[in-house]
Amino acid sequence: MWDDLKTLAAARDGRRIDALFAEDPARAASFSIEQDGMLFDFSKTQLDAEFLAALIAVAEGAGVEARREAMFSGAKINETEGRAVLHTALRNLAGTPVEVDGKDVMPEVLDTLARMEALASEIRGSGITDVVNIGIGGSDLGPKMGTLALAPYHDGPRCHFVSNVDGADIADTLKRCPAETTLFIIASKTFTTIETMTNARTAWDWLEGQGVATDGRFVALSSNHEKAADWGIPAERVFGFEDWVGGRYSMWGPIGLSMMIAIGPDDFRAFLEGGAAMDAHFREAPLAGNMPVMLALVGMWHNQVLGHATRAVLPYDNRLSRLPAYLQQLEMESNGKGVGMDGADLDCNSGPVVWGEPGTNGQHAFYQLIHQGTRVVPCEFMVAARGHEPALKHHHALLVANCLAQSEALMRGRSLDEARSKVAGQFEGDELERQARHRVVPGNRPSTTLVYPLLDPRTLGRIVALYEHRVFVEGVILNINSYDQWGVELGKELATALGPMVTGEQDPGDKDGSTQALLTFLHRNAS
Ligand SMILES: O=P(O)(O)OC[C@H]1O[C@](O)(CO)[C@@H](O)[C@@H]1O
Repeated sequence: MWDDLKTLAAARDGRRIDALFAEDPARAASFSIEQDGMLFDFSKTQLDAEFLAALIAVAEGAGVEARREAMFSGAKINETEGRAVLHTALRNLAGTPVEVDGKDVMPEVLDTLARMEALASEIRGSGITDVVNIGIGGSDLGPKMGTLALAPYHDGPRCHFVSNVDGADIADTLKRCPAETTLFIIASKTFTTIETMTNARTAWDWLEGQGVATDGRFVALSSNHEKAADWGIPAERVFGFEDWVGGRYSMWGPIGLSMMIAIGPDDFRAFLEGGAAMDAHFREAPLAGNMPVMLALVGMWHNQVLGHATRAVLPYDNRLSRLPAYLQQLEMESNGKGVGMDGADLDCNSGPVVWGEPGTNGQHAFYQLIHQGTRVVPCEFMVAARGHEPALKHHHALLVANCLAQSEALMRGRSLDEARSKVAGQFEGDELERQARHRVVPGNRPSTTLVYPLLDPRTLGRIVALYEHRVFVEGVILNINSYDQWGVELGKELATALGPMVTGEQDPGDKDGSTQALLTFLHRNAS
């Protein structure tokens, strides 16, 4: 399927993006999607009408539409784990029935939401000053990213996020928390994750050590009610969710509690409404005008067709500074798979490496490579039409100007002639030529730009759901299971086995030479 597109692309090799604009002055309109005040512009890519048609045919051929319906209607599309994939139900505020194994899941979803809202309101109205969410991966990245993104709406207690098993994380956090007025949220779908359970125990011991009663100071967010009860959390303080909510898709439900406490139940509902609005668009819009579908197809064009191994997510929105990290899990844990649903090796690249930093900071760090390095890095810019600081409009204008300048620079570059005229007054002869060559920027580097009105709760919901559905579409086309993560298991097993070797309780005799040497060195330098 990719071979035809690769052949087509090879035949057009060398054709420049700026030439496409010269050929078709209305290109910006044809290669973009505007939906409910949000614009996804993919005109600064090498895509033309023929490529686009071929990509849409790929999506049709892969059965994206049928699979999409299967997901929304509760079919068990997570085939390796035999589970439905229904994070969309968590934001189905209308409560339209969604059945799993013949049972409507919505009454329980809405009941849990109401319980969360009651607790959030109680905590916001109590003397609790600090909330510490202890979780990792999907039980950390979503609420952490969202709480920062929605800082202008944050009117509840301070929120902290502890994830790393490195004791530095919890130690540094606890220093900032008054023991008498701090609440801990243990967020773990399985309630077995070693990092989270170790940090939770340390928090419990700390509270006791400070002479503060632990009663009412711990809340659990988990699918594993039994383990939460064993841990000593009373049932009314446990907020459950079903196995059809994947960890990295879970910020819409109980895992979002810290964010709800921060911004309040009403704004959290607005976030859910935003997600639901994107669901409706994704479910109903034809493929060619469907934002998540086109975001996916543009990404696959760059990765699976043109072979660009990474993509940079570059939000020109400082409050989205954790979005790249959030998307790393969402995209790489979902689509970083080497075998298809049928167990056969993929015959193309799996999902790309996703990375990024907010602009303009990144410009002063790694953009040099993006502009002049030998590898092409497709860039995904994001920017709000307006900011939350009316008194600082000049900052926002500079931010937007920088965002647009970068995509323009990537596309047009600077030719040798232009570079020569830049330095003509300073150098002559061979030195002029040498200096000019250093200033050439090849250009013809693809980027997309997502423009949204304002980073408010509803818009954040739309953005997160947009990326979730992009991952879904890419997964369907690759025919992989985007909803398991077996690749992370081996490292966990080996870490468990290595624990007693690190403490010196067990001899590392059967380990490879490198691991043995590292252990020896660590032991020698540990005291
Ligand atoms: O919520 P849990 O069960 O603690 O898991 C945390 C994270 O660990 C993973 O399973 C990967 O190890 C993620 O998928 C998940 O988000």
